[in-house]
Amino acid sequence: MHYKNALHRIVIALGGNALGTTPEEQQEKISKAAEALVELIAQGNEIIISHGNGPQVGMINLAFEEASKVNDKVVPVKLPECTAMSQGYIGYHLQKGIKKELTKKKMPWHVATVVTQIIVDKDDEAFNNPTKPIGGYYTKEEATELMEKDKDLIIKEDAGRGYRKMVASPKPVDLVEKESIINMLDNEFIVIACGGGGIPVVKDGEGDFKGVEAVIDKDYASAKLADTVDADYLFILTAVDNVCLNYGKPNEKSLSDVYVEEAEKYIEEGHFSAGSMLPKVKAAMEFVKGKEERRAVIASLKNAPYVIKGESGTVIHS
Ligand SMILES: Nc1ncnc2c1ncn2[C@@H]1O[C@H](COP(=O)(O)OP(=O)(O)O)[C@@H](O)[C@H]1O
Ligand SMILES: NC(=O)OP(=O)(O)O
Repeated sequence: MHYKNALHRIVIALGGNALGTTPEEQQEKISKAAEALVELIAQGNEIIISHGNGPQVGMINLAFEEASKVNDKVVPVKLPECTAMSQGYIGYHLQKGIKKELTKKKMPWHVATVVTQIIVDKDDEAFNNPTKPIGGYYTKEEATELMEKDKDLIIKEDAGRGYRKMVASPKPVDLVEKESIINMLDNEFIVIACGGGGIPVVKDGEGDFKGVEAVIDKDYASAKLADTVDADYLFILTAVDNVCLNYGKPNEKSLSDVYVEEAEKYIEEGHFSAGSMLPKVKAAMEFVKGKEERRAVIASLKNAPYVIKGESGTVIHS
């Protein structure tokens, strides 16, 4: 099968939390993910990959900040540059893992990462209300102590999993590198783009952009990417097999098919946590709304090859 005549164009969003914390752990988890991703290509699909960077961008940011306190050869580095570094770091492991798997299966595709800037609205209200968790987890006591030392620091609870640094997360408006991405797809590349939600930028004069202190949600960025390349499917792959109602409670119910109207009702009823499942469901709804031919699926990474066969995951329909 010629890659250009693929059965489906699928944008796949990989969860940053599912990539582990150390470089070794990340490469290992990505190598496992690569098997599932390449299997999708073997099934005749064209894939475009995006990924999260919450743990990684927080670690990079903190590393420069802490090192700069003890070594005058190091300076603090702002979030747009940290996201750019995370795109390179995670893209590197993805390229390596996917290429190895392609070679094993004697498949001739090329794989490359596009460092992607995403335009945001400078007046987005998210700049006044930081909600995006980044970096590692703190205890409540550690969080209080750190916020007392640094009055600009905001640390809040992250979906019941512990306390994390929160930064602004404006909505993605447009992709600066969209022509490059489409061109590479036309030339049969497996493209990795919009990593870590993309580097958040605002317009700064004719043809110029300025990075802003924020981290875009990769689920919203992936929905924007999927819309930009007119994908058939958006797969949001995470640690759970399905979206659930009453998640974690004795009456938990796993969902297989959900229509936008139903999803709106479930959101109102508070079934999805703000820092974790809610952006995924909202991004999925955004991608399919008013487009009957599109499907968004929230599923686990390990089940990716079964998702396309309709055997796993929660499918969101328009
Ligand atoms: N209603 C729900 N159904 C399923 N999972 C949920 C729900 N609400 C919260 N979650 C949690 O959301 C997590 C996915 O979000 P997160 O870890 O932030 O994703 P990512 O893989 O993008 O880093 C799941 O692993 C699960 O623990
Ligand atoms: N940028 C972003 O949304 O990363 P996570 O998926 O790791 O939260």
